[in-house]
Amino acid sequence: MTKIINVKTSKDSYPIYIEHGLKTNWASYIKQLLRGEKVAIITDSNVGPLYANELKASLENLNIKSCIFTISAGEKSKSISNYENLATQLIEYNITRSDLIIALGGGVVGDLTGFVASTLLRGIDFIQIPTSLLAQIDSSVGGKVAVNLPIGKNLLGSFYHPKAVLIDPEVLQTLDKRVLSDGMAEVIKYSCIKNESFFKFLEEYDLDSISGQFDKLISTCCQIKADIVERDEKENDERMLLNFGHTFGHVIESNFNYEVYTHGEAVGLGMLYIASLGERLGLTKLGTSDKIKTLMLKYNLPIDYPKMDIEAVKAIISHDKKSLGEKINTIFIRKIGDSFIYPEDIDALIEK
Ligand SMILES: NC(=O)c1ccc[n+]([C@@H]2O[C@H](COP(=O)([O-])OP(=O)(O)OC[C@H]3O[C@@H](n4cnc5c(N)ncnc54)[C@H](O)[C@@H]3O)[C@@H](O)[C@H]2O)c1
Ligand SMILES: O=C(O)C(=O)C[C@@H](O)[C@H](O)[C@H](O)COP(=O)(O)O
Ligand SMILES: [Zn+2]
Repeated sequence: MTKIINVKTSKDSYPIYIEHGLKTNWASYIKQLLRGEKVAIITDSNVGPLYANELKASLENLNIKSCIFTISAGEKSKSISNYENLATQLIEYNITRSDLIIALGGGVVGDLTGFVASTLLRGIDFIQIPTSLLAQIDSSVGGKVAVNLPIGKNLLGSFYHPKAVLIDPEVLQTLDKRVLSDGMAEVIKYSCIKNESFFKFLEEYDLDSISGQFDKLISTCCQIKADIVERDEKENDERMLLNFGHTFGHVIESNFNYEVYTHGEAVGLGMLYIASLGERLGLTKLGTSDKIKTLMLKYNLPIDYPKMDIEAVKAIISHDKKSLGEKINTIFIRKIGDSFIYPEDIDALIEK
């Protein structure tokens, strides 16, 4: 059975379809949304060989022309140079405003493709086909698209929603364990900011046994995110809560040049850091960080905060999109499931 979650935006709305085996129907969903003649499939070097040829063949069966564009797998591909290369290749492919771009892959493919789609010819329709757990529960929904700059993470981007999100949980079977853990960090994030009973549910499983619960994870997380995005599409207020753990998460990713920690691993460490700090500041119920740590260990996530140069940390934090100058809108939790925004001095965040 197909589960459908609608995301209402200021201008429009779009469906998230969640269904086992949906991949056999990807092409027909694409056909329904295609206004022009052709499709560009953007994927990466891991996902492409697994799923892109199949998609291209089923589009051909429906007489739809398509071409596959492949980037190297990994965070470093979310770059200005790949943005330029892809944009140029798509123009060489004679893409038009009525054609359709497909992001087939994890969050890196989704963010980069979405940003290209939002800017090329001033906007081309795109569809998200997320293939990692993280992309199925977070990055494919909500319209944040971006590339990294050498000076920091996601600094060049826009809000640009897909026309649809097509989720087939079965593609998660080909994921590496580490990529699965990575996604679990963002799942834990949702439970920490909004839903204590979901946190308790996650406590009953571990990285191996949770695979039987993917449908629940995907629909719970997508629903939480859709609700928040509907209330605050452009992150003026409540949407900032989705950034729990990200201020220090982005610092960790970027400080280690995206080579040591994945996004989810870094966000997990960022959540632990803020939960412990919140306890020391009297903002967070004592014992909360231990609960998060125990859950992270169940899902094979790292828990040791890395040593970093304080000046480097301050420099990276100063570029955070939640910065207010000397202060930064920081996401704390009072207790599991209850989060809030607190403007804190950057120095206090780092030194305490
Ligand atoms: N836009 C948003 O709202 C949002 C939200 C969260 C994260 N993000 C971004 O998402 C990115 C992280 O996403 P990610 O964790 O998916 O990373 P990713 O895209 O690098 O994917 C992780 C790895 O899994 C591989 N992979 C993906 N699907 C696969 C499958 N089905 N089978 C086998 N291998 C597969 C990829 O090739 C890659 O090697 C970061 O850049 C982060 O900033 C964006
Ligand atoms: O959708 C959102 O809003 C989020 O904050 C989700 C985050 O998980 C995601 O990593 C996002 O890309 C972070 O955005 P940024 O604005 O901090 O770059
Ligand atoms: Zn994130």
